[in-house]
Amino acid sequence: MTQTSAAPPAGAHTGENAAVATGLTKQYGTGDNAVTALREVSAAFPRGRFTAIMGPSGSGKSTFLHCLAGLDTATSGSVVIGGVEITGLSRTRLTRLRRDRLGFVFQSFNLLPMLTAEENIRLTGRLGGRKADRAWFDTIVDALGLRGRLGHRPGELSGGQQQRVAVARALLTRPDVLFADEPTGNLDSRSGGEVLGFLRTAVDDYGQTVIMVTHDPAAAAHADRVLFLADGRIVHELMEPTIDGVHAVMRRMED
Ligand SMILES: Nc1ncnc2c1ncn2[C@@H]1O[C@H](COP(=O)(O)OP(=O)(O)OP(=O)(O)O)[C@@H](O)[C@H]1O
Repeated sequence: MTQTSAAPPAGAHTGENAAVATGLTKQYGTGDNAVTALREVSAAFPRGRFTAIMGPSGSGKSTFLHCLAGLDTATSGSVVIGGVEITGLSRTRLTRLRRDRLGFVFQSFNLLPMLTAEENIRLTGRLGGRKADRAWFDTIVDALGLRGRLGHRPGELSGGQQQRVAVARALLTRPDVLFADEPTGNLDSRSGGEVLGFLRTAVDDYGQTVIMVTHDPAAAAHADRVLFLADGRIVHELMEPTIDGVHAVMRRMED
């Protein structure tokens, strides 16, 4: 990954932003098969804020999230997470940074079926992440309403409960950023609303930073702001979004 001439967003290397992307470009394939999924995308994600990323199918949302989170490597541009430039980190250091400083929640809950809810939640800590104290574990478990389910395996839990376990697991190490890719995509609206409500609480009450990709205007309305992608570029930013406001931007993008 090489630097581009794009100027880093303000505060790129200070503590005020949990994540900063500068001039991020991602090309898949080469020659006639080349697809440019991201085109010089720059954005800063302030600490303690909830950002949603929206846009039409194929606009580059997942690619953007994956490049920000060090799950994929951009073709050019840079990403700074918690003050650390991840561009050019060795695979080992990147893996450690992801494990210790980032949390992930995906559409499919990605829990280990043979482990109980409690064992799944504690897994990241056992693998070497930041040590979680008992009080923080209790706070998350109670806030997510999982106290009575800790001994159950994923197969004995509803989808909403499984996703709440995944959120607890992601937050246990108090990550610099919690990345969520369509976290409510497999949930009914009530369970999805509970998960989103808790992500909001994690930001408001615990100072966490959340970056979430979603198709759903109701989900995006839980965020502090929405970034809209189209054809690999950020084309609009909406602060304090409402469901109607998100719909209005999406309609304008379709025109
Ligand atoms: N591994 C890959 N190889 C080749 N092209 C890819 C790959 N992953 C994504 N793309 C292409 O990059 C573009 C952006 O894809 P991406 O998955 O980031 O979009 P998205 O906005 O998340 O879409 P969706 O909402 O459908 O999940 C698309 O044209 C897609 O086909």
